[in-house]
Amino acid sequence: MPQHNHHHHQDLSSLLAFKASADPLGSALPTWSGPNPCSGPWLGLKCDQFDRVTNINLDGSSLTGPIAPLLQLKHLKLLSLQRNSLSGRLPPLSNLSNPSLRILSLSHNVLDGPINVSLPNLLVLRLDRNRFSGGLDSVRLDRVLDFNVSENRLSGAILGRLTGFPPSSFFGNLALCGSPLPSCLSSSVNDSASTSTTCIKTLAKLGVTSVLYIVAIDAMVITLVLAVILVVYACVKRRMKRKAMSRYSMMSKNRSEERDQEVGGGLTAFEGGENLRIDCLLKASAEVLGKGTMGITYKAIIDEGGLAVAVKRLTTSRYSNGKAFDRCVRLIGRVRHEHIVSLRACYRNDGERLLVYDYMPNGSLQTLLHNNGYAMDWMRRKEILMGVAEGLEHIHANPSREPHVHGNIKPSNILIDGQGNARVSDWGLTLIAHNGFDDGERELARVQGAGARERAEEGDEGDGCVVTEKAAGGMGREAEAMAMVKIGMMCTKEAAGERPTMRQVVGMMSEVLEFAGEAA
Ligand SMILES: Nc1ncnc2c1ncn2[C@@H]1O[C@H](COP(=O)(O)OP(=O)(O)OP(=O)(O)O)[C@@H](O)[C@H]1O
Repeated sequence: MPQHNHHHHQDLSSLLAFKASADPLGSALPTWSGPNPCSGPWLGLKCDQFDRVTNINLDGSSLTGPIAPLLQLKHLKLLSLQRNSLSGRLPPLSNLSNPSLRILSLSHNVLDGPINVSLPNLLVLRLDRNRFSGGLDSVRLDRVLDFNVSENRLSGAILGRLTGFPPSSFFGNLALCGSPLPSCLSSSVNDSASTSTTCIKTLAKLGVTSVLYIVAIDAMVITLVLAVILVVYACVKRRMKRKAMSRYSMMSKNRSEERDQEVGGGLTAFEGGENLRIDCLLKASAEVLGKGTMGITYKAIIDEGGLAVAVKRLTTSRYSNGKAFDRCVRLIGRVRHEHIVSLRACYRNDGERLLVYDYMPNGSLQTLLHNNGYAMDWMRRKEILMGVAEGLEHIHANPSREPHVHGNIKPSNILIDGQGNARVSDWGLTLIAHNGFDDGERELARVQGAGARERAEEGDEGDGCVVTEKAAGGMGREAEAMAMVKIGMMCTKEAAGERPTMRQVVGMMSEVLEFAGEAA
């Protein structure tokens, strides 16, 4: 029988508790009012014949705060809250707490803490693009058909049923290993393999104090590390001549020898890079990805489990010194966006600067276009363009900080991540690429100051639109391609004032590409 006692609807208090934190301004869930959530026009809810809430679907609704109140709804079968800004922890979920839950979709939020989900009947678990940490050993899902935890900060082994999912379900984590990703332990137990595995396992459990302690110890090994880097550099240079892609080992001395060295400098970690250790990094096997204007970029595999990072070793003469460098790097390290490659750490020592980025496994737009003989389909071109535009827009006009410019946008700086999304790389390096403290400081002040908007117009739109024109030049529906070319033309106007801002470009492209809903 439906429940008619409006004052005591059993699900009301949980829903209102969620609303209070998720929509503090009352603008996202205006229809969530009244005594009975199952009889009014409550947005995104569905109830069963007994007047209990069974489905909640509030994707992309600008919600904030914790989700815990909704998980108190005992009859809930489907909970989908993708693309919001929900934060805090996911409470432990079990058959006792959530017996009916079949679909849980929380992708694209800022949820953190461990994942503790033991629901034998759950069919869909999507937790990708959050900040979950820890391992997957408290995940027990006997019937799950769709599973994704990519782009979190998870570490440790992938076990049981989960090994049957594709690598894309796990990409972009700190240190997950085991099938379908590379194995956690090398089969031959040699010294370097066991050291590097221990390395990453310990890392996952380290707290801030331990990290500081390690950084202090690391400070002692840097002289040797420098020597190793120089040897490696010379070696890489030689090999590069013979072969474009060369492999080498950065491991050449044992740890007790390293501890004897007296040195200064260290590693600055940014969000998501807290567990990186410079000694692990320098022992990692590495591969040259290419040489750019600022230095050489390597792919480094940090442990046998296969955590890959891209390490950019800056050429000494190309970066500014002292505080300007630190400020610029900190600025770059703070930016997190789904279409920008994240800088996870910076290693800084007298003659040495290493920037550690997420490794993008699918190459750059340049290689993509080149390998396919420029015959990429129109749909794919559109997705990439839209991603780049959103990434640049975030650099130019993030409301939470000062506007900046990218300064060097081109196809080799547009990388493709594990999910196939476009990500802008190398942003901010033009800030660093100035000779001397004053130049760097001045440049920083210039782009942060009142003239920043103008700079943005002088800078990336011109370049960004070159990419637009190039990408639009392929196959595809003529009308769309024409409209894209027109946007490209607007961006090439000589007078800065006549060119659209990146925000306007994103707006126009959304319309043309029928992406308006997603881009909003
Ligand atoms: N995070 C990354 N993941 C994967 N590949 C990367 C990453 N960063 C750079 N690369 C690749 O490494 C190569 C060298 O990159 P690098 O940024 O050093 O030079 P560039 O982009 O070619 O030139 P520039 O220095 O003018 O930007 C390029 O092919 C680039 O696509």
